[in-house]
Amino acid sequence: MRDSDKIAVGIIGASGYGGVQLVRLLLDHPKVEIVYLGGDSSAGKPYSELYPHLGHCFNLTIEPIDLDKVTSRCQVVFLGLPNGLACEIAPTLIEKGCKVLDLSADYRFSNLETYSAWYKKERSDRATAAMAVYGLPELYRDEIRQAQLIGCPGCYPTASLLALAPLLKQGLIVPETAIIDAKSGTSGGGRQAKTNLLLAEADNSLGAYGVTKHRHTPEIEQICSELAGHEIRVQFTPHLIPMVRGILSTVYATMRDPGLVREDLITIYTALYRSSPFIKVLPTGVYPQTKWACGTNLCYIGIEVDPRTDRVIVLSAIDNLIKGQSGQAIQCLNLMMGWQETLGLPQLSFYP
Ligand SMILES: NC(=O)C1=CN([C@@H]2O[C@H](COP(=O)(O)OP(=O)(O)OC[C@H]3O[C@@H](n4cnc5c(N)ncnc54)[C@H](OP(=O)(O)O)[C@@H]3O)[C@@H](O)[C@H]2O)C=CC1
Ligand SMILES: CC(=O)N[C@@H](CCC(=O)OP(=O)(O)O)C(=O)O
Repeated sequence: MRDSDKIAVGIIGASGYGGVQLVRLLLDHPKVEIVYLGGDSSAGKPYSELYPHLGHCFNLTIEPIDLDKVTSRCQVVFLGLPNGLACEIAPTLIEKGCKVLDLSADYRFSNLETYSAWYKKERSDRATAAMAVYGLPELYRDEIRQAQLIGCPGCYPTASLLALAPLLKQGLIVPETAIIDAKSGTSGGGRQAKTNLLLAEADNSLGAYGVTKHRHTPEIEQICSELAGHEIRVQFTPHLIPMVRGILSTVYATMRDPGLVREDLITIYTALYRSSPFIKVLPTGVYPQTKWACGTNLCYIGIEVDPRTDRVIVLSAIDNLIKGQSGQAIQCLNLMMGWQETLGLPQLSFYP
């Protein structure tokens, strides 16, 4: 028997890392009930076979993706699929009245030509895409409240944009000087067999990838340009670091006003994020570590100014699978449903 006080939620792409984080968080969420899990190669398997550690509290079986079934059972659907699949599914879900939260890149772009150029996929769902809202609550809270379709940001864009947004909103930096140096744990690559994610490749090593070419660059630039009110280019370099979870993003930019000191910037950041319960602006001289955010929906931000170079340095740390993915999607759902923004979302890390 379903609990009628709870809304019925489905997860398509339930077998992946995003899927299992959603399951973990939603099982503890007081206002939702998971009623459907969908998958491809995992269809037909009990969830406890894929994830035995959840066997004691969760006994659904993954089903083949059947949109009639999904829409007849679910009020809300999370899509945790590889890029390029959500745009084939979301139009039907939206038409049938479901609220949809997509974890992939398909609904993050206001300009579909940019999406097609970077993701090598032509789009035929323009009307649906036009409804989508970028799911970064700290920047688009009011729009998310009204939305039926959310394009949840990527993990690097989440960490980078939260670090950059106050500088751009207030016009504090010289355009084109922003450099983002970001490091991600291997879970950012999903639960697939990829050579670069093997322990023997990733452990005891640190390297950049996608230099000048990573597909999160246009996503970050789109939102930066919106915030600044004019076109912005950034230099974004991601790195794979031998840990499982977490992103540390270090942002450098030249300040317009060399007279500003770090305390001024901490005051500005604190004021701009005063209504954002998941952003923790750190005091003078404290810089974030990924471990502090691990297992939480928090983003820690540390700020420094170098008077020798007139550069501001902003460091942000998140859990890529939570604030960078599943937790942020639930934060958006809370807003869409008119619930408290923090409902069901952890704020205490696994530390150490
Ligand atoms: N990992 C991260 O840190 C972040 C990931 N994202 C994005 O979230 C999305 C999910 O990522 P993640 O959970 O890491 O990915 P995983 O690789 O761990 O899981 C992918 C899921 O997609 C399903 N799937 C794959 N191919 C198909 C298909 N042809 N038809 C239907 N289902 C399919 C798989 O199902 P099955 O096993 O049944 O085949 C699996 O459940 C991606 O778009 C990713 O880019 C966004 C932010 C952060
Ligand atoms: C470590 C690692 O491999 N990270 C992934 C980022 C995952 C993500 O957020 O990407 P989407 O935009 O596809 O959702 C990458 O760089 O491709």
